[in-house]
Amino acid sequence: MTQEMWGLLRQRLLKTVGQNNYTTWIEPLEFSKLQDGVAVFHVPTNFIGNYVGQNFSDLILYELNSSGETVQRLLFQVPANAQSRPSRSVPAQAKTSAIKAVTEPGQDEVESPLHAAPLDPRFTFDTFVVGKPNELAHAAARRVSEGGPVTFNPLVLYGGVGLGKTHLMHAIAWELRARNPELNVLYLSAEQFMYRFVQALRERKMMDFKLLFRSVDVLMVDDVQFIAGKDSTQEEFFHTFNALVDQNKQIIISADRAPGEIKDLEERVQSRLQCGLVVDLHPTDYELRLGILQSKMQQYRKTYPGLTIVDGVLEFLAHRISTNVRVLEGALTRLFAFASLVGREIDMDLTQDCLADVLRASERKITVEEIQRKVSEYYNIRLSDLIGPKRLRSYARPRQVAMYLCKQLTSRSLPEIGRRFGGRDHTTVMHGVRRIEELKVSDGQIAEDVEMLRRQLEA
Ligand SMILES: Nc1ncnc2c1ncn2[C@@H]1O[C@H](COP(=O)(O)OP(=O)(O)OP(=O)(O)O)[C@@H](O)[C@H]1O
Repeated sequence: MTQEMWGLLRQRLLKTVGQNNYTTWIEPLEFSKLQDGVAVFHVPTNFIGNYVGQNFSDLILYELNSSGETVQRLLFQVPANAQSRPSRSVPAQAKTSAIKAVTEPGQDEVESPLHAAPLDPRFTFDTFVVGKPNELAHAAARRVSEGGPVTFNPLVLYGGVGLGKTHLMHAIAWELRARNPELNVLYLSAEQFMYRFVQALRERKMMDFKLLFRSVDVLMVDDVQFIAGKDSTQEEFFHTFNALVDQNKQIIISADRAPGEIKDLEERVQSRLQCGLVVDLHPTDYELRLGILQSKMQQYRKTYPGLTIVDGVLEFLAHRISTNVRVLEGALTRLFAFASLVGREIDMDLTQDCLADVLRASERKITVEEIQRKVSEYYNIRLSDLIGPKRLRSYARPRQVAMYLCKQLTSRSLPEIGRRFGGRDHTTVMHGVRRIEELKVSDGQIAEDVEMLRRQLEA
């Protein structure tokens, strides 16, 4: 195959994968040679090689073969003069189901089934910020990453979008590999698991598939909720799971909710997942968000050494941006890029300008009902008593706290708040709000209650 042909093929790939994917993943591929059915590409980093191998290899193979070439396999190599990253590159598979991995640039291929996984070099324990909401998950991940005898199997990490599940799983894999390079650690998403399973069925390679998955030392499956409702994939997952547990091999799973709450996930799979240690990553709180921002800022300082950031900006972002760390990171990335473009320090004005859309989107929409519910739970009284007419002190004070929080945290007017509290007059609300303002200064307990509730509501 000539360079010109690769140029034409790339254009076809552009149409299929879209401009963004093309620019990020396909454009950096440099065709090197085609030899004995293996198409070799140079890639700038192993990470790109891994990713392309994992996600686009079938497509590239398909295009190559339909253009008249006979290509069985793709190989991604970082040229010897390029910088190497800690990850390994995964050449794509074609007709064979054994995965072959290339370890270092320029080295010979080694047969190492499933030894390679597309791990993000940024997702290590060093870069993971620990706070109250994720400390248990982190501790469990650390323990598993030490290797040694399997103490809990499986480890299930679950939590909402962008809270660090994938980050922790990759960190475990990096650590395990660093401690024991011989260990067969396989990380893959549940989607990839299904994809490989379907491919094996199609190509009548189920035996290979089973052998391959049962030969790993550590299996990590990300976003397991994906297989819910996919009956045969669940079944195969179940058997793989059992076979590995029987051999005392560690399994680590992530999901977006607790196993018992994944709809359409077979009960036997749910119960298997609950057999080990199930830990959740709670939504981030203010302190964790600030910690993450400070840690990211240290990293950005290296990329943008000239930039300064005014005191209070990180605090503002930690306060205003939602619990999703991905959004938080994106905001900071954009802020630094923007500030370096315009050559200004990062102050409040620049932040508000640059992140107007993000700030608007993540504006907290706390409702009066939410506040009432939280306050009644906090003081352990019934919601009907909080809202109702009783004037007992043990109801009246929590009611005033709730009114105060409604005034502070929602955009509701005093008459509206009054209406939601059993049709009270706006002057009653005003009185309640003022009373709490006074008590916050004179009564430490009330100040603490209000602060706790505010944090819980804003978390
Ligand atoms: N505690 C943390 N410290 C540092 N970075 C974090 C932390 N939590 C999350 N992140 C970062 O936030 C981003 C999203 O995290 P990750 O992809 O692990 O989320 P996830 O829980 O797997 O989300 P999803 O459900 O969307 O797959 C990543 O860039 C990750 O590095």
